[in-house]
Amino acid sequence: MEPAEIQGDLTEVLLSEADIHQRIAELCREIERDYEGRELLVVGVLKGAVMVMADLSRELRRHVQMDWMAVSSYGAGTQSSGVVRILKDLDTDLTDRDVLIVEDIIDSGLTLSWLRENLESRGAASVEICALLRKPEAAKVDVDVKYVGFEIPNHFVVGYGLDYAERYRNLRAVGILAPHVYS
Ligand SMILES: O=P(O)(O)OC[C@H]1O[C@H](OP(=O)(O)OP(=O)(O)O)[C@H](O)[C@@H]1O
Ligand code: HPA
Ligand SMILES: [Mg+2]
Repeated sequence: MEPAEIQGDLTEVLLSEADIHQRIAELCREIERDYEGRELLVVGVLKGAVMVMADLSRELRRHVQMDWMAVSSYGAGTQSSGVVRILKDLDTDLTDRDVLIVEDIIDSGLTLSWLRENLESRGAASVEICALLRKPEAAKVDVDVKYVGFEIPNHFVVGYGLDYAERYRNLRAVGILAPHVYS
């Protein structure tokens, strides 16, 4: 249950904490199978992917290495600017590495299509994507995503890492942000 002052800002809870954890466990079993016998580098995309990285990495029953990138394309609004900026780069050399990008959401797809190309150009052996959420109706570019948690309708959502104007990232659930908050 979210604090009362926050509950009023959501029109609907889309995914509970339990829904999210169960789905992450399923994705982890797939990832374990697919990467058996290979070193795995998981790359979390700050800041939105913090929660999913923390839960996914702890659920994986194998060694992983973790690194982080910070990119931003949304600023303080609810629409992608389409311009992706690197705010913090990886510390790891990607040459010949198997890389799994971990993201909270694919909305327009602009961030991940740009990021995948960027990481592939560094000589990685493979670059795959795991995203907790995807909004199929919002896609502006097609992104090939190997692991998707949930497909959701085209509303602005917050919680579990996802923000509006840097708030709501700390919610345990994912909910639809009420229009009165941003209009
Ligand atoms: O598919 P897209 O339309 O590109 O949107 C998805 C991206 O937008 C959000 O990040 P944001 O740029 O807001 O930064 P943040 O993770 O720090 O919140 C989200 O975390 C994804 O990275
Ligand atoms: O629906 C969203 N909510 C929060 N951040 C986002 N970044 C892209 N889409 C979203
Ligand atoms: Mg954001």
